[in-house]
Amino acid sequence: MSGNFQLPEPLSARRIVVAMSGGVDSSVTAALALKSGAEVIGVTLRLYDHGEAVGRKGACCAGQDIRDAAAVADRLGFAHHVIDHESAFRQSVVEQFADEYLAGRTPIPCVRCNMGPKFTDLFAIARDLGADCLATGHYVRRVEGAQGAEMHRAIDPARDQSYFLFATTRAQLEFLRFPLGGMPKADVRAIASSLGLGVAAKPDSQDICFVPDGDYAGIVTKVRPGAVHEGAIVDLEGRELGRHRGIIHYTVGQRRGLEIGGMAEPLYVVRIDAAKNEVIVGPRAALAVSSARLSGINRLATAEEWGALGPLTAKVRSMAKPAPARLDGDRLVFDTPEYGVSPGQAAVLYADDRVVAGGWIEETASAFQG
Ligand SMILES: Nc1ncnc2c1ncn2[C@@H]1O[C@H](COP(=O)(O)OP(=O)(O)OP(=O)(O)O)[C@@H](O)[C@H]1O
Repeated sequence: MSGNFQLPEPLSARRIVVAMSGGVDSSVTAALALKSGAEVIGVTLRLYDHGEAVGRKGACCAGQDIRDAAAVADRLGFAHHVIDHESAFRQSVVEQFADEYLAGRTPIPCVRCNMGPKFTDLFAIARDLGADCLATGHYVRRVEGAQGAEMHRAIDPARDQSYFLFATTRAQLEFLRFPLGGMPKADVRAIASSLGLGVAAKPDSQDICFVPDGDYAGIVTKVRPGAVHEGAIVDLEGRELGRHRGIIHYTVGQRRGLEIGGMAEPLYVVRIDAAKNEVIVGPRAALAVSSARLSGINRLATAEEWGALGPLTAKVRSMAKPAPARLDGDRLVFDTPEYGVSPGQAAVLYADDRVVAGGWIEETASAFQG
């Protein structure tokens, strides 16, 4: 293999399975794995048949991406397998995504995908192939701590994907490698060009891979036809202020697109009541939340470490600023009221740069005294 670059961190393994999506990140991950001297086997999961199941052409994990991954394997000289996962992906990710919206929640399918097809299944495949580890192109760092592997934010804050990986178990983390977590994206592209990889300038994947044009409502209606109904937009006292086109078009904290004019102050979506098919709106102050109940809590710090972690911060949306908080049983308690906390999103707790726990937001306790 030509190309003059340094390994960001040692990858001491004899055989590495690399999860390849056909993009520049996982291609460079494979190149780094090869450079470390290991035998590399690339695996690509075909997640859906583009243009068919969810009505989008040219999205990731489909035709062109599979050809790109195969071309990289061919150029660098390692084996590459494509495994059909369409029905598993559709069931565990796409349908769940639609059902979450219909339940009035705001889902994050990327986490479900990481937990389901990507990790659980790729793990089984990697073990079957006799690999010592599974490497992916995620931007997150795996740090060897005193009590085992730890997950830390990527050094490039704009690229950090730790929020989406909170559900990775400690056992999975032991087997995973993320060689890009310590690198800026520019270096990743430079390595790809130095190796003459066709994907060097391939654009980054945007948004949710099966909804690249942003039309998530279109996916919901395709997956669950006839399930979306118009209904009432009501204020905090239950008075109807207008009509909505279906609760799936709304998310907690949303202000735009409510189409209710003539109000003295701007109104925001405060809650979505799926049972009543209602969108409840109120002033910004009504978005203030003092705590949230979490489900599916995954702790990445041991019980022994927990007491000595120091102050924690929680991120309640992928783009949110981490806010001081603590975990009390299954309740995430904010030091000061937090805004725009939506059921269905993840709450991820950090001690400095380390991910120490995370869970799904189920319900919130209002801090509003209106
Ligand atoms: N269909 C797939 N098959 C195998 N691995 C995948 C697949 N999709 C994603 N991955 C793995 O998960 C990582 C993160 O995926 P994500 O979609 O967040 O990143 P990306 O920016 O699209 O990465 P890339 O540039 O490698 O496409 C990828 O780098 C790859 O290792």
